[in-house]
Amino acid sequence: QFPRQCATVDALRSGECCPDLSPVFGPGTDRCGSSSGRGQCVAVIADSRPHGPQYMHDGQDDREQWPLRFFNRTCSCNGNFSGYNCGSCRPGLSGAACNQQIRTVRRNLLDLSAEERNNFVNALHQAKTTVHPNIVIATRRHEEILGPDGNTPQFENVSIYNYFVWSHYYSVRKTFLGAGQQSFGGVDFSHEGPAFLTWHRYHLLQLEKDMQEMLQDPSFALPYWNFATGGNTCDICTDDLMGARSNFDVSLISQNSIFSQWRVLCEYLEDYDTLGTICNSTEGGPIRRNPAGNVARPMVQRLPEPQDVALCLEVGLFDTPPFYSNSNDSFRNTVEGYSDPSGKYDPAVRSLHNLAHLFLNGTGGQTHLSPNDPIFVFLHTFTDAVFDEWLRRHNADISIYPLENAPIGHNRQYNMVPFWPPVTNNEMFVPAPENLGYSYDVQWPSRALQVTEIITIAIVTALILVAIIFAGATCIVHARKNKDELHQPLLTDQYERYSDDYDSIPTPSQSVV
Ligand SMILES: O=C1C=c2cc(C(=O)O)[nH]c2=CC1=O
Repeated sequence: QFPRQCATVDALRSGECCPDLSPVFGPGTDRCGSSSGRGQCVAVIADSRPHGPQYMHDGQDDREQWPLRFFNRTCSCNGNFSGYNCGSCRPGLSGAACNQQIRTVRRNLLDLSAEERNNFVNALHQAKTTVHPNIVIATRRHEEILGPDGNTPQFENVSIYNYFVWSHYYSVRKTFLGAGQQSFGGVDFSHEGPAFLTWHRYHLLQLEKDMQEMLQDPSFALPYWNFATGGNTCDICTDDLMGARSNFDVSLISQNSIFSQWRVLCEYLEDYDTLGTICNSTEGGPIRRNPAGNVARPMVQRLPEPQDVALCLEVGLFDTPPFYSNSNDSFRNTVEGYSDPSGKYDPAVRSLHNLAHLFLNGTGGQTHLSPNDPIFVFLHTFTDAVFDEWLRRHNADISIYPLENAPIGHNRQYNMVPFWPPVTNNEMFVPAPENLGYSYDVQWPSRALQVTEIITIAIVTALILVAIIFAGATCIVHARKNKDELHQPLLTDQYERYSDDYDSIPTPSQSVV
């Protein structure tokens, strides 16, 4: 959410969050790395275009026109620089001067060697237990952010992985409407709208970058889970990856996995919603997971089919009005999983991304909690891979992303909540390899033919066969006719010859004895 340097009474009162990069001449002398030409402190630009009708509580939520409720000035970084104080590089660049191109490859988790699996699981655990070096989280709404005495900013440290969990929670939390009033749940800054794909893309990029810095390894890349197996088992739920099932409790993770020790953040939803507080860094119970175990909903006991991915990649429009979870013929709504895989909206359907979440049947299936289960990371890298493949196949241009009237938080120029420094949906709507420095190593399934297509092909083949047979028959008839015509003169000649011969035989009266 916000840099530690900005979680102060002064910064919050001034509305300015432009931390120094290396203030050798004292505080405020190198805001945004200005002394080395990296950036400058500028006014925040926030989207003010109209949002859709789903949200009708304007003025009551800190996330409106993000991040203006908290800060109206931020660093704007030049060229290849990036970050809250312009001290880091844009995605795809590294080095002290941010002038070295890097390309990372996100691979299938199942393709990692035993050593890579072990390193990766250890890196995740390190992220879960390492305090985020730069970012702190607000534990109160803006109204109460300076604490009961007006002088105690209500922020907490958070670990790198828990920041990933908290950002997702903050983007989906209900709007608090006042003590004793029901909070409003019809709001979601990261799902059920066009920003679903751009928001989750940035969410992953941020975790990947935080982990690269933690490991001091710019080539570190998040793998993906190809969840479209059509099966009823979780193939990455093994002790060397995401943890097998516990032998003692079907909905827990085996004690041979480090993830059985992880504790969940943002569990006390009732408290936050009734007290008007915000989830803090306090951890609760263990991760719950019971893949394919939801007996009450047989529909979510199987994972999506490979064909579902192939079909959704053919949906031609990125999103369609009302740019919501009931959009029809929308690629976004299809891959998010509210439509059938060919794009037809059906309120009874759960497919692709949603189905994979629900299949996990536990922590990973509840929106306010789901990133607590590390499978979330790999489920979303795969979803992002599908998004990137769609952008490539359809040669997509930003003009197809709605500028206005999308649900709140989802307009093209909206700053994604709660990321810092401000970053718009627009900036993530680009092919990743050329613009963000990563690509996916995926074999995409080719689409099986549908019944109507099989029937059409059969009819066309039959017609072609009939045409060939007819043409063949016609040729034979013509050939016979031609042959007859060719033979005709020969017979006549012969006949004539014979008759000539006959004519030349002298009659008995002419014969000379
Ligand atoms: O964490 C999530 C859990 C989800 C459950 C559904 C559903 O369709 O019911 N969708 C979800 C999205 C999530 O991100």
